[in-house]
Parts: sequence; structure tokens; C-alpha cells
Amino acid sequence: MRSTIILISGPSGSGKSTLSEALAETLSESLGPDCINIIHEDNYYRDQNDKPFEERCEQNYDHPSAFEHELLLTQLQQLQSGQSVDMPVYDFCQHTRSDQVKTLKPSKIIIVEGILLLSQAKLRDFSDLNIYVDAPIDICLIRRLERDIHQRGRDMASVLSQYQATVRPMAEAFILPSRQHADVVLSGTSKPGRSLALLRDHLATVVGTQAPS
Ligand SMILES: Nc1ncnc2c1ncn2[C@@H]1O[C@H](COP(=O)(O)OP(=O)(O)O)[C@@H](O)[C@H]1O
Ligand SMILES: Nc1ccn([C@@H]2O[C@H](COP(=O)(O)O)[C@@H](O)[C@H]2O)c(=O)n1
Repeated sequence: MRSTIILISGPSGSGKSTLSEALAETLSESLGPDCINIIHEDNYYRDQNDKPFEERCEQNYDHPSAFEHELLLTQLQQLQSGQSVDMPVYDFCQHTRSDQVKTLKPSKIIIVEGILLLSQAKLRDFSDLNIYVDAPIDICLIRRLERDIHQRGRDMASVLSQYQATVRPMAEAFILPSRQHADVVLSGTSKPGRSLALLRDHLATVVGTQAPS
């Protein structure tokens, strides 16, 4: 079995995770629930257990060097060659990897979502379909504020200072230019069903005759 790899990239808060879940749900209906893995690029943030917490709080998490993309590519290659992998699990509140791993079994479809995937030539060349999710930057910031305060252990001052120091400048330097590498650009403010409809022909090409209707 050769896995089909689908990358979903775009700015933080644009709607990548939401689209990934919607796509996985739709594909599961036609291919079966065990046919799909979703991998979050966030799990490949570098381990920082050797650094004190205060230092981890100050890191730039939006530069490509924050990620271990080589490990992500290696694990995608292993999954594609039929091997299970132990994916790292990231702890946003501690700003480092947790001591857990999640074992992934090979699957027909692998959806990978994350901010900097399309900035990485080796990853986008390895992928069968490259999707970029776009949304206005004010919408992304509002979504991020809500999420980071409720789910990732930050307060408003921390979200806003991080946004100005690294999130926006790195998005301008690395994420927005990566849009040119996408096979398809989708709106992160449209209903997910509309995005799935726009993906139909692309999915038929890369997934084959069992693409969703
Ligand atoms: N198409 C959409 N329409 C409305 N709200 C959305 C849409 N996509 C995502 N959201 C909301 O925006 C927030 C961030 O979405 P998420 O998918 O986690 O973004 P990302 O993975 O790109 O950081 C979530 O609260 C989600 O419910
Ligand atoms: N310790 C960390 C690690 C990452 N971030 C931010 O997460 C964003 C990427 O996640 P999405 O789900 O939004 O794609 C990225 O913009 C990092 O700034 C963080 O705040 N703290």
C-alpha cells in the first residue's frame, strides 16, 4: 500500500485543523475509519527539555528552525513503506515535547497540517497534494487569541506581544510566500463543506476512484 500524502498549510488560525478534520471525516465515509491519519506539524516542534521554562517562553515558534522537519519527513517515509512510527506529542503549556509518544499505523491517506509545511521543499515534493488555507490576518489573530487563552495556557498580553515579535513577521517571511507552492488555495472563512466540494477533482486524482462525492 502506498499512502497518499496531503499537506494542509497556511497561517496560524486560518482553519487548517478544521479543514483537516472535515476532510478526514469525509474520506473516512468512503474509505473507512482506519484509512486515515492526521499528523500535526506542531508535534515536531523541537524538544526543549534541556532549557528552563522561562527560556522556552521566549523562543521563536514561527521560524522553520523551531521544527524537526527531518523527523517528520522520515516518519512519513516510514509510514509510506508500511512501518508504524512513534510520533512525538507536544505540550503547548510547557513549550516542549511531552514524555508521551503516539504510535501511528500505516494508512492509505495521511493528512499533515501545519504552518510551515509548504515552506519546506522536501516535504512539499514528497506530498501528493499541497493545500494552502488562507484567511484575513485579523480573523487569524482573533481566533488565535481565543484558542491560546482557553487551550494553550497564554494570557492576552502574551499572545499579543508574541504576535508582534514573531508570529506576524515570520508569517510574512515564510508562510505567506509558501502559498505559491500550493496546488489549491482554499478560504479558511468559507464553510468547510464548500472547501471539500472545491477539492473534489483534486481528491479524485490523488485518492483515485473512491474520492468522496
Ligand atoms: N471555515 C471556518 N469558518 C468559521 N470558523 C472556522 C473555520 N475554520 C476554522 N474556524 C475556527 O477558527 C478557529 C481556528 O481554527 P483552526 O482550524 O484550529 O486553525 P489552525 O489549525 O489553522 O490554527 C477554531 O475556533 C475554528 O472553529
Ligand atoms: N510553545 C509554542 C509552540 C507553538 N506556538 C504557536 O503555535 C502556532 C502554530 O500552531 P497552529 O495550531 O496555530 O498552527 C505558531 O504560530 C506558534 O507561534 C506557541 O505559541 N507556543
